[in-house]
This record gives sequence, structure tokens and C-alpha cells, in this order.
Amino acid sequence: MTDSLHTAQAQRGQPQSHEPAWAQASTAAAITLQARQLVIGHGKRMVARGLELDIGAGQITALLGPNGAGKTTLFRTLLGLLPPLAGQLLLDGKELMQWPRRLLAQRLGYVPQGQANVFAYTVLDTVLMGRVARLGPLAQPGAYDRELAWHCLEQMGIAALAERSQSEISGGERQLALIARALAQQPAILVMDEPTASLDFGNQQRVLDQIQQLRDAGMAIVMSTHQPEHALAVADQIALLHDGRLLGPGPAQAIATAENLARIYRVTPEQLRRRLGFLLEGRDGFDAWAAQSRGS
Ligand SMILES: Nc1ncnc2c1ncn2[C@@H]1O[C@H](COP(=O)(O)OP(=O)(O)OP(=O)(O)O)[C@@H](O)[C@H]1O
Repeated sequence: MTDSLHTAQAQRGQPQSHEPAWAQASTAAAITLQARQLVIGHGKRMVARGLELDIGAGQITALLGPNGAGKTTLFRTLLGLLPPLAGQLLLDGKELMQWPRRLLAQRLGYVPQGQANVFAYTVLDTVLMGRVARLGPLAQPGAYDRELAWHCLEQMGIAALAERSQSEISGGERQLALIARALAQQPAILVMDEPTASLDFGNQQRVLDQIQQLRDAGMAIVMSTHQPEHALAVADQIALLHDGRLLGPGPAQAIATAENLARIYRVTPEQLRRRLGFLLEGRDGFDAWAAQSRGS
């Protein structure tokens, strides 16, 4: 990040005077998201219950679960886009649904799954939309916002696409643009619904590297994936959502065992071991593989 970005960032980091005191106090500090006996679902239809979660700064939490288990439902609830059916959901100790929408948008970033609606905005404008929650009402993006947007495009390797319309780029490129938009938002907690889906091998690796860099910079990341090896490579804690219940979050070795993964994906542990090999063959194999993946 350039010096001018740092300076402007520091200026922008000043709490807005119209924010409630409890929100001001948590603007710059690491913030936490906690679920207590949370029940999630759509209307009267319950999807999962009894969920216990602690999301904190500098941590990657990976969520695994079969199709339809409720991962997106959980994420939309954590973001305040769906009301909890019961239980508690606390952002910095305050009920999430009590937070003003605009303040939530400054703290919680979202990279949604796929992209059903593709609008004809340019890639650069899409990334600039990440700045909306940070601007005053009716304010236009300024030089700082544009510089930051370019920086995020470069980080995701798509600066060359900046002026292209979203409707004229590939699904994988759109996915990278959505991640760049979330980076531009500079949230404390970033929720990513299958961030590596539709990406080629190299871009999967770059996104996983980016996620680890964000974690190392103090961001909290919550991500879902259908590729257990991605969770095993980067996550500090893993949770399995299955049959309306959450197992974990906890350490990979305790939660993402061959037996547990085989059960949720309805395969045999042998089939799973054939696919994931030594990743699941005990502590030594896992540690060696994880160290290699992290480049240490
Ligand atoms: N808007 C909705 N209204 C009612 N039910 C819904 C709605 N969206 C999803 N569901 C249902 O809620 C359950 C959980 O869906 P959800 O999309 O959260 O699963 P998921 O784990 O994200 O699945 P996938 O891995 O396939 O994306 C499914 O049974 C689904 O059919």
C-alpha cells in the first residue's frame, strides 16, 4: 500500500460524529462476532439450530458442508441479511440486528457465491462500490477511493480488466472482481461464500494466499468451500454443517477427520483417503503438507 493510501486511510479512520458511542469505540479495534444457540432458516423453515460460533480477528474459519446444508443461510444470517429464528448473534457484544445497516456494512464484508445478476458496470466501478459504506451520504468516491480500488484490482491480478463491463468478462474474472470489491471495503470481518469456486488452479492459489495475507493483517475471515483441501491448507479452525447441526469450529485434526468428512459427504473413509491422501493420514502427514502449502 502506498504512503498516500496510508495517510488518507488514517484520516478516513476517524470515527464519524453521528455514530453511537459503542460503535465508535469499535471502529478501529478488532471486532468479534459470536453466535449463541443460534437458530437459522427461512421464515418458518428451520435450516440449523444450536449454533455456537466465535469469529475473531486474525483468524480464518472454514465452513464445510454438503449442498443444501445451510452454509449460505448461515452466512446471510451472520451478515444481518436474514434474521435469526432464535438465539443470540452478537457483534462486539451488541445484538447484530440492532446495528445500523451502514455501520454493519463498514464492518462486515461479503463475497457472495457465484453471481446470479450481472450488471453492466465496469470492473473498476464494481470495486468502487465497495467504498459506498465508507462515504458520507451522497458523497462521490475521491482520489483515495480510486487509488485503493486500483490497488485491490492489482492485488487480484485483474487491473487490465478495469474498464471492461462485468457482462463481458468470465465467471472466474467476476469472482476476482467481487473479492477486489470486498477488499476495497476494508471490513473487519470478511465472509466469503465459496471464494475459490470457478477459479483456475493458479487463481485458487492466489485467492488462498490473499486470504492468508488478510488474516495476517488482522482481518477475520469466514469462508465456505466444497474443497476440504482448501480448508485444511489455510484455516485456523474448521466447522462442519450437516443435518441441521454444526460440528466445531475447532482444529482441523479434530474436526476434518476422514470419518467426519466421509459422513457429511456420504462417501466411505477409504474413498475420501484416496482423494485427500496423506492430508488425512494423521498428524505428521498433515503437518508436512500444511507447512508445504504455507510455503514454510
Ligand atoms: N430463499 C430461500 N427460501 C427458502 N428456503 C431456502 C432459501 N434459500 C435456500 N433455502 C433452503 O435452505 C437450505 C439451505 O440452503 P443454503 O443455500 O443455505 O445451503 P448451502 O449449504 O449454501 O448449499 P450449497 O452448498 O449448495 O450452496 C436448503 O434446503 C435450501 O433449499
